[in-house]
Amino acid sequence: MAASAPISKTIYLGAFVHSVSLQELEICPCGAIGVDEEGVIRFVERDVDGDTGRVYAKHEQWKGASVVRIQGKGFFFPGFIDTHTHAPQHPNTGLFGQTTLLSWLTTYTFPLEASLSSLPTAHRIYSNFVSRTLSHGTTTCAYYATIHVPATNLLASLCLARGQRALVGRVCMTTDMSPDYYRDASVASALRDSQASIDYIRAIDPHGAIVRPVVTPRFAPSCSTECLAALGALAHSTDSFIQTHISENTGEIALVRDLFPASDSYAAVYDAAHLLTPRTILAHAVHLSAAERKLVASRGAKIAHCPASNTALTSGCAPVRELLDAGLTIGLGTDVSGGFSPSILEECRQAIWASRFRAMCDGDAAKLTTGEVLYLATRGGAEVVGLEDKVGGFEVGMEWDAQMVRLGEVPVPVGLMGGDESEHEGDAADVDIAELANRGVDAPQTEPFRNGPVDVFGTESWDELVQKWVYSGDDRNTIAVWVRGRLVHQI
Ligand SMILES: O=c1[nH]c(=O)c2nc[nH]c2[nH]1
Ligand SMILES: [Zn+2]
Repeated sequence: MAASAPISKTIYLGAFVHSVSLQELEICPCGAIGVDEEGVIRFVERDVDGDTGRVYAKHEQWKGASVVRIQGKGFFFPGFIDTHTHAPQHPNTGLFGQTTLLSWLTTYTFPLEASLSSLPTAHRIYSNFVSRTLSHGTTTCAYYATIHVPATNLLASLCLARGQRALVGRVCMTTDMSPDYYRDASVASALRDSQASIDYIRAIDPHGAIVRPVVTPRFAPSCSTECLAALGALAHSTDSFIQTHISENTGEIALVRDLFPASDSYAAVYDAAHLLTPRTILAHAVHLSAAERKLVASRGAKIAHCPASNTALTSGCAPVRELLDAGLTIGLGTDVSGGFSPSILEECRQAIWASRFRAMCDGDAAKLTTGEVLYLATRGGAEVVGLEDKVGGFEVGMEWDAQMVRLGEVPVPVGLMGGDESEHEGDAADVDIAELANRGVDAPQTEPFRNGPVDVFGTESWDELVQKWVYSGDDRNTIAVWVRGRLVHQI
């Protein structure tokens, strides 16, 4: 089944888990969710107990719909939203040595990003990364590309073809912060190239149902005052989202102070360029002052919290509780390859750990709970990327962006069952999940199963199963993923 194949009306039967609010995680062990041909949720039932008869009693017109049933111990969960990552940096995942932000950029990052001037190189990296993020249950991703228009456009095309929702941004960098081999030639060419990418993305997906453009000044040191102002105007004239980095590292903040002496703060640099808007995603925000938090909140700009990257590059522990208390909207970002994993589930763990390190100095109130990080990974992220009415939870009228999570025994990937794995690469949606899932919870299992990363003993409450998933689960537990009702990944 290709990502563009028609979908049938489907009932998703079994447990589901989603955030109702930052404070409330709903766990429904006996659910049924009806999704129509457009991928829109039409009903949510909470007391069905795996019995389609009870569904049809209330929704007679759904007799004949496909049924996808949870297998073994598992649940449906909303697709993850990665609010900040760098697709071209994927080959460097796990490589950062002892560097910090500015030395990491020049040592690892700029040379790799420059290599995406080659379209075959870009294709290899981008198709791999989109597959990788989908396999971890990421249904929406805010991507930085590079300065190259053809490669940026390719990333957008791949996301559209694979059915992953994405914001895709051509990176702008005009100053000598960037090496001469990897830099925009001028502000005028940066604007022209950014416009070209915006036009391409709008042409392949006119309504932005799957892919949307995002104006992407890399960060203040990479862009002159003139460039930042021009990009603020471009975002306004094209009605685009904006993404950039802010206050990640103390050396970077000192550099911004030197480069923009007339500005009161890092956030003020962006504000002067009209880059702080309700459609702006600011990555990191580790060291924002109280005045900057107030400014960012007053403009409605949102935060991508990237704890794995913050720790890897020893940037700091973002004070997420304080940012939430300041009224800021926050999602999670993997920030590959500052971050060492493409997984938002891993980012949930890292967000918990970072909050616990803060708690050791700031007190217990700083600790984030499992429910809170799952909220940031779904509903919070949806708000950051402007999709809060569509994704992030299971409600009538929202779209079916979801993952099927299975704990305990998990299926052996198709490629490990004796076939030629290369045949299946990037093509996992060819296997019919509805057929697999329709066998029912108690049906004999003919496919090989192996014990997954989460051991289940049968004594756990539902709440404990969710905790175990967050602390020790990975992509082996994500056995199927849907976007707008369309199957986009399965094991
Ligand atoms: O984590 C980061 N990754 C990057 O690529 C980058 N560029 C500027 N600042 C950055 N921070
Ligand atoms: Zn980043």
